[in-house]
Amino acid sequence: MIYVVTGTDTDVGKTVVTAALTAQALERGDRVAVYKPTQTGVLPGESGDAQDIGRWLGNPKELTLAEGIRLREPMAPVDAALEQGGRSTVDNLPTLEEHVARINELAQTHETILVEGAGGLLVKLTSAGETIAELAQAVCGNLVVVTRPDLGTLNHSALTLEAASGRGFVHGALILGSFPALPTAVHERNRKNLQALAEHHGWMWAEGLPAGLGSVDTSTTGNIDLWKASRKLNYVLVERDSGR
Ligand SMILES: Nc1ncnc2c1ncn2[C@@H]1O[C@H](COP(=O)(O)OP(=O)(O)OP(=O)(O)O)[C@@H](O)[C@H]1O
Ligand SMILES: C[C@H](N)[C@H](N)CCCCCC(=O)O
Ligand SMILES: [Mg+2]
Repeated sequence: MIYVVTGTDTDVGKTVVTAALTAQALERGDRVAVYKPTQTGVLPGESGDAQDIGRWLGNPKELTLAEGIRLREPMAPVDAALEQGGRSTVDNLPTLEEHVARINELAQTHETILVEGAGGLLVKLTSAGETIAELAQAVCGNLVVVTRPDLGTLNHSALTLEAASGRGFVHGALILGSFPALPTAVHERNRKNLQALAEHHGWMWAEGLPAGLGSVDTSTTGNIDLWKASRKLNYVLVERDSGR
């Protein structure tokens, strides 16, 4: 099963949610692949989102980490490519077909594939202008939208789910990336409003991951809190048939 993790914005918690979903799949015995089509803002050899997830979970042998391309500027993929090498670098961005082929190849040997986009739903990933939405459609992926509990999230979340529904994603999961230990009235109201929004679209709602996870020391022993927190996350992953 392929899950495509996007968000209402950058920095909302997609990577931490992807790590929690990876932990859920690993715990049920799946071989899991995490694929980041376009990693921006990292230098060659630096740890990107996929590598962070591997480190947080202790890099188990059942986990495969893969990337399409990485670009050094912390920008949207096409802009990062333009900054890095101009039009030729943009033209060398992997095509939608190449991303699809890589994901389908991983799906041959892994029960669960998690694909994390760059930024939000409509950020362009390819020189032809396709976004993570088109990639999710092309791989028939289950869309997971990560959102924030803070003021401003209602508009961002409604716009994102409206755009996803308008592209045919009649099902999906809306997840809070991080919910504070001491929530304000706004956080509590938003949690209810976001659940209602998910239900309005016929989407699954998953309560947030406890805050403080992403900042936990990501030592090589893995981020134990993440394993524990992932068990509290509603079971977002679709039950799969027993046969491998
Ligand atoms: N549950 C959480 N507890 C504590 N910190 C968190 C939590 N979720 C996310 N964060 C922190 O918030 C920041 C953004 O999270 P994350 O990197 O997952 O966002 P993202 O949406 O993947 O960003 P990008 O668009 O760059 O991929 C990170 O510093 C991360 O550690
Ligand atoms: C650099 C950042 N961490 C992400 N990798 C890319 C975010 C792109 C956001 C584009 C936008 O919506 O303006
Ligand atoms: Mg990320």
